[in-house]
Amino acid sequence: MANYFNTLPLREQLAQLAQCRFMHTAEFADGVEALKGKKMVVIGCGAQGLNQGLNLRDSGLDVSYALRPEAIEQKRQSWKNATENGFVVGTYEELIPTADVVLNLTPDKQHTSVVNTVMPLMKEGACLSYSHGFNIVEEGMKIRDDLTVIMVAPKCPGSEVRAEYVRGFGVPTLIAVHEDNDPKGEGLALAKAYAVGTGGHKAGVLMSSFIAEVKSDLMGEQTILCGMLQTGSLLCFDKMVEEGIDPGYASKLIQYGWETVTEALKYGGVTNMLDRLSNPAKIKAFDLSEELKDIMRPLYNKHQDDIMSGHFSKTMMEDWANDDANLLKWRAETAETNFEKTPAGDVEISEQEFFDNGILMVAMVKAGVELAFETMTAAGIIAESAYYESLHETPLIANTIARKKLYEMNATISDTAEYGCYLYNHACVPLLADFMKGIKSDVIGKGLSLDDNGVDNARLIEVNTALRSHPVEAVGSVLRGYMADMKKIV
Ligand SMILES: NC(=O)C1=CN([C@@H]2O[C@H](COP(=O)(O)OP(=O)(O)OC[C@H]3O[C@@H](n4cnc5c(N)ncnc54)[C@H](OP(=O)(O)O)[C@@H]3O)[C@@H](O)[C@H]2O)C=CC1
Ligand SMILES: CC(=O)[C@](C)(O)C(=O)O
Ligand SMILES: [Mg+2]
Ligand SMILES: [Mg+2]
Repeated sequence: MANYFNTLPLREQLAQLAQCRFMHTAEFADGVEALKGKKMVVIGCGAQGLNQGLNLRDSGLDVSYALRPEAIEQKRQSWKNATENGFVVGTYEELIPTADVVLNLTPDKQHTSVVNTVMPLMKEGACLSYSHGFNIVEEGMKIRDDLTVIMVAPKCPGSEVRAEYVRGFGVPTLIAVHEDNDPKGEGLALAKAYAVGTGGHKAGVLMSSFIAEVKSDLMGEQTILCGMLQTGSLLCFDKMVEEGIDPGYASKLIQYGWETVTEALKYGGVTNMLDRLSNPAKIKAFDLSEELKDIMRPLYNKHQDDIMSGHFSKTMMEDWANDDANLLKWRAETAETNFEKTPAGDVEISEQEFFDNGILMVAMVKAGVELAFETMTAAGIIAESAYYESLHETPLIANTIARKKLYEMNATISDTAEYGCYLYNHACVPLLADFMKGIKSDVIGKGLSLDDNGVDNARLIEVNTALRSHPVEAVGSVLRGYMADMKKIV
């Protein structure tokens, strides 16, 4: 198997990367009809498998789980997830031959072996679906000609796929049909119905390609979504302790701070997040973020370059072949960091205080969102996709840190995202070492100690204009507008 993307001529690569169309609500008028009465068999019952399955069942679809024999015999967590929720569980041999749609929701590392095992058991003309295109795009998996291959990729962790659905909403979702495998021309209808079943159509669906999904998903998760939040957590915590701030306070400010400041992003983008600061603090955060962007830009470019060239997937696959030695080592190292080991103190921090005392965190989020967006769009990813993979998803990942710090974030995201997060973190911490030397508790931990909030008019206008005219804000306000409209009709 070869890297599929790398086998395509440049023109085709560019065309695939640029595939992205925001779908109109009217395109989902048929609801889940295309899947009604069909048998959907999910393989794996983890972060995505369980939560997507619960949503699909609540949408009136027929869902059961095929697990590997060890998982059933040993009554593993996946078996518990499925049985405790009242789903039928069976072996591949029992369930796959009956399936009209097989949802492969196992970790990316397992896809080649899982797909090779289940493919011979699948009935003629059935559909195989993925929630991430790694296996097809980076590994070049070839699927039997009679099978339809689709992707329905929620742009968020599995826990949020369920939480949003229960709230009566959904999460933005990217759908795609693998052009090499659409023998009956029904891929799009199936993917649309599946997206409706998970609630995705209530938040926004992008019709994209396997390639655009992979190259943007990997970039978002490695940089702003997970990598930047991990690096920011570790650096901000150590700095506060060094500055004499109570470790319990520092731990709490970070654990809940990302969630609080990025909540402001969700409502009104980077502009609103910075508007939550006083004018002098806003100018400070802006300046810090400009400095951070200059320092980190080469790192964002490197991540995108390595993702595009296949270097990233090649090195991660080497680690897969080496029993995940690096992934497991880096995971254990994360557990030993000071931030992770220091429990949040029993102190009250008001919502506004997270902003006032977390100026550097705000600056890091702004720098990461803008850089990720700029880098993705420069690489040919369409703005809507880049928005979902940078600004939109950051609060959803921040929620996981609020639950149980970096442990929870890394457990909830895919192993692929976790691996990329550590790669970024290892490069970013030393890259920011000099910058961090100049940081004091006025921007992280204590807040600016000013006698008055006066600022220079011209400078304030300059900063506000720069904030509001960034391209992520333009596409963001349009997409958030759609989401608000959709929320009103549900
Ligand atoms: N995590 C996330 O939030 C997101 C994930 N995705 C994508 O969704 C897919 C699933 O990822 P995720 O939900 O994180 O996966 P998980 O790591 O949560 O695991 C999924 C399940 O796969 C089972 N499994 C593991 N190895 C095998 C194997 N060899 N054969 C059969 N079953 C196996 C596990 O059960 P057991 O070991 O008991 O058999 C587990 O229940 C990936 O393609 C990922 O990229 C997309 C968006 C977000
Ligand atoms: C949560 C999500 O969308 C990720 C980060 O892409 C993943 O877990 O792979
Ligand atoms: Mg993702
Ligand atoms: Mg991912």
